[in-house]
Amino acid sequence: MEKYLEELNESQRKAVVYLDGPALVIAGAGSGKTRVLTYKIAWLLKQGFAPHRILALTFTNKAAREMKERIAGIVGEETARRLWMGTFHSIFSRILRREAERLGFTSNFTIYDATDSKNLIKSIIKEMQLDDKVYRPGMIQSRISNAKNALITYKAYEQNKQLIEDDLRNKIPLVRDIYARYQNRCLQAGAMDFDDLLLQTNLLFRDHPDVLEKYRDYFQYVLVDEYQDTNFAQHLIVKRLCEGRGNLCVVGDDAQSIYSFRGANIDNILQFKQLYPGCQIFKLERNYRSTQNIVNAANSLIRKNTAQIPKQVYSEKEEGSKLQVLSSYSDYEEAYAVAARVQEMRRQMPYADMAVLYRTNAQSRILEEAMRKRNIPYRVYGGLSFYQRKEVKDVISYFRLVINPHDEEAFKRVINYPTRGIGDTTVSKLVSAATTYGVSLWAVLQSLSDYAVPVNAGTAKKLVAFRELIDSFRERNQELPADEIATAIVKESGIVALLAQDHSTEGIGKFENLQELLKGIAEFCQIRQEEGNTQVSLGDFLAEVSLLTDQDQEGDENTDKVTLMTVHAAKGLEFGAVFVVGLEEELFPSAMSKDNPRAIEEERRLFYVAITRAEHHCILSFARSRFKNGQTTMCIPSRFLRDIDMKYLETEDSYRRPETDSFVSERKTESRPAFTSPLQQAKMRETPSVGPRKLTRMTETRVSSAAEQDFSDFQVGMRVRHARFGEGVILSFDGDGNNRKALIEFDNSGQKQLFLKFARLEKM
Ligand SMILES: Nc1ncnc2c1ncn2[C@@H]1O[C@H](COP(=O)(O)OP(=O)(O)OP(=O)(O)O)[C@@H](O)[C@H]1O
Ligand SMILES: [Mg+2]
Repeated sequence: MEKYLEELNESQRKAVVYLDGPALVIAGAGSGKTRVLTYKIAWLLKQGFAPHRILALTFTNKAAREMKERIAGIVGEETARRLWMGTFHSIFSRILRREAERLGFTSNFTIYDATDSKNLIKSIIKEMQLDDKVYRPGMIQSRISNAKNALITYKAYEQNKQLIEDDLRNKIPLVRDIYARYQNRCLQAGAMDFDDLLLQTNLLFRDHPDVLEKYRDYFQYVLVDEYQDTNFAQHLIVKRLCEGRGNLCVVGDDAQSIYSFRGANIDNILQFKQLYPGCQIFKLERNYRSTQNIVNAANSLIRKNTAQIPKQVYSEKEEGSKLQVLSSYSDYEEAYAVAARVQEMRRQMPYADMAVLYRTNAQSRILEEAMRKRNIPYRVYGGLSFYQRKEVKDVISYFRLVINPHDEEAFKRVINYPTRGIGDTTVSKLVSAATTYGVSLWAVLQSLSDYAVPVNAGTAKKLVAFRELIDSFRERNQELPADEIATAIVKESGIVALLAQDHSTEGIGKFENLQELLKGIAEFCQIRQEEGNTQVSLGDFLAEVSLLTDQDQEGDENTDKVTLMTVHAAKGLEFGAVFVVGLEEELFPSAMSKDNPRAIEEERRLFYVAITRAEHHCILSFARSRFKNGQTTMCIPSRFLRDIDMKYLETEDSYRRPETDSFVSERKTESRPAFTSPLQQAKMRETPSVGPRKLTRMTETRVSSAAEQDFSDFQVGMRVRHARFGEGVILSFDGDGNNRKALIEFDNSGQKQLFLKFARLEKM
């Protein structure tokens, strides 16, 4: 037997070597599905399949990279590099570039990111003189996106009774017009948004059977990871490529389907058998990732869902410690408690093996603050990525314009950056001419008089100068490698000079980011050259960068840092210790899902994903109050905590499972509230990096909240200070004892009603 096959168990091996027809591997978390895909590719290669004719689709670029590295370890780097492996978006954008002409695009089309799309929608709403409170850009954007993922083109939208009726009922009948305009504008700008990459691929395959046939023949084998999260558009692409042939292996876990809000359809996996007759189903039952306690806890949780394929999952690893439940009085204390545990855990494993997972990105800020206070190195995934920062995106917009001058959003970003005296009015005139004649802004710029743009001679001169600047870059771009032209662009556009004169901390940061970007391009060129490409163009760089998403942040992956990310982003990953924070009603499960049983099941699956990322330790945490939407709100521990079989949990004294979901009734049952165990508090006292003030405050809260507190020394009219809102005046009181609230007018934050117990007000 090949040596690498020995690294698989019997069921995994069967799935790997099976080549007699379509295969579906359906199995719980950590059972080696991704490993099966990886080894199957190695197996295919050993069977003589050509690497460049194997297509492997992953959910994130990061997953693709990891898989490629693993395969390179088995079959060698040279071969691994030639595989078609990546996300749906990156693979099909490559195919679209090759076939762009068929769709009325050119191969250098721009990819609009979510911000570009939203900006374009905003302009269209404005141009149509619609009220953006009714036609909310974000909402319109998601309606268009949903339509695209269901493969409803704007023409089909107009014909779709259901959608039209929905829009009428919601008093937004013009969505169809916005969609039509949006699509035309993208076409004029030579741009596709992320959803287009899938939609256009489907249109390409649907309307050009010869092209479809070419790729059906070309790809000898297709593999898909995380199949439970494919949406209709993705499912159909796979179907088109593989239907009627046995060259497909998909792996997934229905219990981990967490993207239905983006149109992912669990039925894709459930109906796989019907769609691919003769398909062989493989089940894997042994979890290799986690300890028994973690696997059992996760099983007991997911059993609470009704719509689930029953699965056995067991672990033969050690029993391990129970899942710990941490309870804190506030989101702040939660963050500090987690940071303290992280530091404690550091004795057992490096920071890089730990992750803190949360439901929403907004939760990261106070966690970051707590990590910084304790000098714990961390990395946040999914925040504003490097390429989304203003100064970086401005430069990238120049690049985009050089590659595709019709790119409207890039054009608008840089026409007056750095300022060159071309104001908004002039830009509106250009836009208006472009819309009237149905051409791009760049086309208008080519011939201001032909399009009768009403500008004076001075403005016309500035516009021509801008055109000449871009043209000169375009010309040199034909000859120069990416790094050289990029340097010329930032210098000659005036960006370097502009940023260099700003000596504020922020300005210096921006300048550094610019240098970082140039460095990144130089590295990109070098890597590509080492891979055997002679000249690496700016277009090559852009093609790669525009496909990066929140979940793909790169960087110093090798340094020892704690990972902070949303649960969604953690899919497929594993960590020695996992902290799941904010386990409260209306947060996890999210407020939006609370009255919808299907949505609750999806949130439960999300929690299942979170727990099953952990190898050795899993810590579950909730706070009893949280600062949300401008005020401190009381929180009820998440129902999901009750879903886990008690025998796998280790709770602190303070956390008694609530009999009802009511915070108040739960509070009554408390005997000794504490937000940290005594051991932990002792540890925290030892740690010098937490400021003494903070510690005293935390300890005080603990002690004073044990009994009903007396707040009688706070008076109406008194000036107080709050850690977050600053100074203000007490206007009135409400409630008694621990429920006593004060209405406070803060100097800079307006009026807030706060529970005295949690507000920790300081008298002035
Ligand atoms: N036969 C095996 N022997 C040893 N380790 C294994 C084996 N199979 C899988 N593993 C390890 O178990 C862990 C989980 O595997 P993998 O990530 O492939 O699971 P998965 O089913 O894809 O999980 P998820 O559902 O979270 O995506 C990995 O660290 C993997 O290397
Ligand atoms: Mg996996």
